[in-house]
Amino acid sequence: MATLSQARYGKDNVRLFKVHRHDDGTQDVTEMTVCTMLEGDIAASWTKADNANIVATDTQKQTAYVMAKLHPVNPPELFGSILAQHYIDEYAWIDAAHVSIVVHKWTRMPVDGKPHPHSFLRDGDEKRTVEVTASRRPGKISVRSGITDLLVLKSTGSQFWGYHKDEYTRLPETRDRILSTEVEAGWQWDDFRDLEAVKKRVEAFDRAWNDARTITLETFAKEDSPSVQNTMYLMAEQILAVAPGVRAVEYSLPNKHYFEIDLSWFKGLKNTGKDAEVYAPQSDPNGLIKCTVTRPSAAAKI
Ligand SMILES: O=c1[nH]c(=O)c2[nH]c(=O)[nH]c2[nH]1
Repeated sequence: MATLSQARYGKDNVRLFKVHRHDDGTQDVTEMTVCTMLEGDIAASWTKADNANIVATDTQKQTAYVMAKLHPVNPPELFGSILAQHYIDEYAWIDAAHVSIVVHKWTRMPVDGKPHPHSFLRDGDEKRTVEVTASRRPGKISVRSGITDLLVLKSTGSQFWGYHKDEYTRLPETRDRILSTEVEAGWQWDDFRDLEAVKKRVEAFDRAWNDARTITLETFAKEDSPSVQNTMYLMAEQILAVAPGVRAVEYSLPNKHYFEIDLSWFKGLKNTGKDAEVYAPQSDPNGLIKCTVTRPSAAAKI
């Protein structure tokens, strides 16, 4: 005998784009990629070839379009909650609806020194992300917001020394190195009782995203970093301090190495230490440093 111990299904990579037309002729645009996944009394589709409780993945795609037409798509935390809660309200046998949203960047184009009313440019790969789960029992909405693919580099103001050394160690200590990473940050909100509770806090989502982004960039730039570990902890601590509805902050930061190149073989050229100017960027391998930082009360429960 076999047991189906877990099952969920849905539509991934649903791309949608919404134009917001204002009375003064200016337009805003939002482009997102959505994934919806459903759980509940759906096992018979797997075990008995009975699809009666299957809300087709095509239906889920159509639903994302319809919800985007009927409701605001911003902030994405609200849209994700509306979409997830729809499945709980509409289908009695669905117990959990998971919605992931990736918002792609369209920045208003400056033309003739002014923001253009309806032209946009992609100025970077950075994305805003949201993961929402609406659950039936207990009824709640869980929201995690985040930033991904935010590529940053500083050419000084980073050190790494004092680490454990043994017979396997080759890395020299440094008081001045290049530091580069692609920021992946996430912050988990306290659970919301229902959609109304999400709507009541709607301003908090954009504020937290702006604060998290600013804190990430400013801490990265300003701190004379002793390690990626310490820098990410300082970032997370500050986000918790400014976003009261957030219970945990996570960072996942690759350490994208830029190696010094010894050029002394060529006419004694000095290109290491304080003379380093030409570096070799490394595509792999990279360090990968992660952490989750919680408030004292939440940490105590773990
Ligand atoms: O900030 C760093 N943390 C490490 O753990 C580490 N390890 C390493 O080789 N370089 C670095 N840099």
